Amino acid sequence: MSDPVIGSGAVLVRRVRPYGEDEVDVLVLGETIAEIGAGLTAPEGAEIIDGRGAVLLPGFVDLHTHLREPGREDTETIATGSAAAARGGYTAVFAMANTDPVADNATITDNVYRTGREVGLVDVHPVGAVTVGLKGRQLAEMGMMAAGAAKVKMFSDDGICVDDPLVMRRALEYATGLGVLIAQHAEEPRLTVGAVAHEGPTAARLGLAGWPRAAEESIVARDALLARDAGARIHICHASTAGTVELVKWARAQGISITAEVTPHHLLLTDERLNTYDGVNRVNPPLREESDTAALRAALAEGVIDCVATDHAPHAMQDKCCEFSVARPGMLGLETALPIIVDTMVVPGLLDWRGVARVMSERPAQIVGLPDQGRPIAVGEPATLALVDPDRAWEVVPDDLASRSRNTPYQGMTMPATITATLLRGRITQLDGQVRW
Ligand SMILES: NC(=O)N[C@@H](CC(=O)O)C(=O)O
Ligand SMILES: [Zn+2]
Ligand SMILES: [Zn+2]
Repeated sequence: MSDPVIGSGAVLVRRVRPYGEDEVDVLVLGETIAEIGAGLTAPEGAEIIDGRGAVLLPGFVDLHTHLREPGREDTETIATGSAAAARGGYTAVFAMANTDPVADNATITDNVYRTGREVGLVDVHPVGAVTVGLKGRQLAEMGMMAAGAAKVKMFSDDGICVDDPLVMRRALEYATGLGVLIAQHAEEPRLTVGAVAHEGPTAARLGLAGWPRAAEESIVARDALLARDAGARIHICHASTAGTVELVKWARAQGISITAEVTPHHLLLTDERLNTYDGVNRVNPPLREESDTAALRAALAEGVIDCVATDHAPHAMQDKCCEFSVARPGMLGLETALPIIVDTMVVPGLLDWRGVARVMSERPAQIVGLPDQGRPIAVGEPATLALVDPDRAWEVVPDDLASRSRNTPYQGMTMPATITATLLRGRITQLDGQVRW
């Protein structure tokens, strides 16, 4: 297997503001931050990046990405998804297991891992399936996947809920023994038969079958109790309701080890978007109401929701540009996540840049146990970084995205901030939007 990606040369990142604070120069030698200070001189042959006062953050960590390889390489590959990640400021992504074939064994998880290494733009960590074939019956060989080259750290049947409580209980017990994390797609399937939209006045008016909040919340509550009894940790994927926020708060107050993520789209968009019946707005869980987005924003600011995860879900044109009820659920997310966090959290004053580093990088790295991601920007630390120009706005043009798919709900919208550079252990993976393969 090839060596991990490392920077070989020197990079001087001039005039940047770590965490939005005082302007400094940052000298990177090899894969490490070697010096931080004012007016540093570049060693001979060093590449110079002029930050012009941009904000320097630790590289982002996405706990929830769909890369579609193996099986749907027409919609995304590990390479194209890695490029999208680098452009979004990401230095690590967790690739969900709902591929074809399903990543329910070490052969597949190790292959995804190795391909990610070969591409070398971002650390690709495969997520293993909890159950064989995502069928919800028989536990997958989690131990084999955890022991393989990929050292799988997170398991999820995402796309589908592990709805059988006995299977979930066993999975939690097994995961505790292995020291790995179970991430649940919380959806009680008996409550979402045929559902395509949030159950509420909008779906009723549009004649769309509704997915009630209780379908998510009942599983969150159940899994919190199962985790309590198993002495296990549980992570909640794509929290979408105000009630989920209350349940996570409650569970944590009981001492239950529960963590939760929220997507940029559930912070920004509501079901009012469905008025056009455009399939691009179909996603699981569905876009909810303003009372939910407000509660999710507040919870992310307070730390009740731990982190942002994109749920980047590429889909082919023919699977999205069709009748709303048959459109596949899912939206692109990697290239627009940070600007949406700026829009929904930084601009309204809910998070400062330290807070952005926490929800985009530090907390996700801690939740899943990545020792060299989400690290402080300090001498001796890995040069795994994202550079953000908070004032450079850009318009989302689907054809300009690095992803192989085009299903962004933000087409034509102006994003308030630009990720101008990404570094992975000293290697520039993206500069001014140009991916360095
Ligand atoms: N979020 C989605 O709407 N779709 C995801 C699956 C999932 O995250 O549940 C996908 O794989 O397309
Ligand atoms: Zn899901
Ligand atoms: Zn997902």
